[in-house]
Amino acid sequence: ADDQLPASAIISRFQQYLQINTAQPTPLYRVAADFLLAEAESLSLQSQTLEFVAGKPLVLLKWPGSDPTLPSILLYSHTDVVPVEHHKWSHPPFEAHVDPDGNIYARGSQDMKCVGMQYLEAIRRLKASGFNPVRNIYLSFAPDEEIGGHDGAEKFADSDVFKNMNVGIVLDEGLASPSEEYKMFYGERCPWWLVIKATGPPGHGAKLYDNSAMENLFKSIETVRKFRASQFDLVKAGLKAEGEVISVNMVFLKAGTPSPTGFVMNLQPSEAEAGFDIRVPPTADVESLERRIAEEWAPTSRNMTYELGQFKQKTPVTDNFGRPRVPTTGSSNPWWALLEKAVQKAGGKLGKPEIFPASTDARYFRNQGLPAIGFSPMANTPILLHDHNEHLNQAEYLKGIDMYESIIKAYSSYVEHPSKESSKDEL
Ligand code: MET
Ligand SMILES: [Zn+2]
Ligand SMILES: [Zn+2]
Repeated sequence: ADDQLPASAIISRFQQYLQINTAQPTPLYRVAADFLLAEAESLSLQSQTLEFVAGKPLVLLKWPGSDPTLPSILLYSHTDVVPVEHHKWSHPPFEAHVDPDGNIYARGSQDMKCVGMQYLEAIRRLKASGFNPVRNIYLSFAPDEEIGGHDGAEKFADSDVFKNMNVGIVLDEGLASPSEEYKMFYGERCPWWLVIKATGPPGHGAKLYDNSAMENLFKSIETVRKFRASQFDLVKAGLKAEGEVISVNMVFLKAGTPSPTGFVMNLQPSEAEAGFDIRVPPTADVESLERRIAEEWAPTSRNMTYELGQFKQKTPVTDNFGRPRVPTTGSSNPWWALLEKAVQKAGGKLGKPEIFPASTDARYFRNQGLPAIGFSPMANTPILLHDHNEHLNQAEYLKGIDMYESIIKAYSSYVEHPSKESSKDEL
């Protein structure tokens, strides 16, 4: 198919998308939506723009299948990217410069404008080859993933539009893989962003006394660090994968009495705060973690309070009864086997399925009991998401399109075996 569609045009479309500055906190969502709608038009896909919150468009595209009664395929991606520190990049992060080795430098080149465009390029090829899907294929390009997805994926997953789509499987982002095997994720950790606050009597900087805010906070920090070490040790010993333990990292400290020259030195402050990014695997006992926070990390007996904010999700993956559930990767989940076969057919290799160590919008679909697979086809690539000099090699990008061509073909033509359908009727 490459000879019909020159690689340079494919790369140039990817560059155009990368050049739209959709960095938080002021993403150019309108520009990105217009670009995507124009692409959709050139592919004769049906399109609509959903705006659950003004100024935050979600572009929804559809390639209708021949049997719309079958559950549909959702090819999901987010349009926003994380901020950059311009001066720390070797090439401007929104120029999409290609170096002599073919590396495309841009914020979003891995996370995850690559995937969004690869879906579209794969569809361009399938359409050119005369392929017709059986299942409906949807593509959504959503805002705000990097700030929690509340005005994007969360509202979308709750909407009537989404219910009417009758989605059977969601594909969302994964991670680059430094080896030749693609990474693939069947679950993810949930973000809990915890702020703990200590209060205590202020005092002279020279006085030794108990229960100062600083002392109270530090007792907590020591306890948190012990827990962190216990989790990290399991990973270091090879007993657990990164996505299988609870991670907790201190991300801010806020305390002290400001003065025009810095901080007052001879005064012990009456308040002190610390923030932690916690990631909770689907298998974790969340009640016990909450108890740990309330009783050991921020106990009222030490004059402490805590806030988990809007990010705490108690049931990262649940079944229809609200019980924690780990999605299956075996034969009971046909999508996983189909993906593996499709990737092999296109000349790729898949590694062992893992739990995504960070978080993605897929959790909003998983929480509704839908299977979601995290997959970004980038092998032989350093993991650079959220890093300086994020880049992706153009040859690897093109290979990814082959993968999606094969996957979309397999997924959208999959029809459950008739014998299974009839056994359903017998029940
Ligand atoms: C807290 S929502 C998720 C944002 C981002 N994907 C992360 O894992 O940090
Ligand atoms: Zn990200
Ligand atoms: Zn992402």
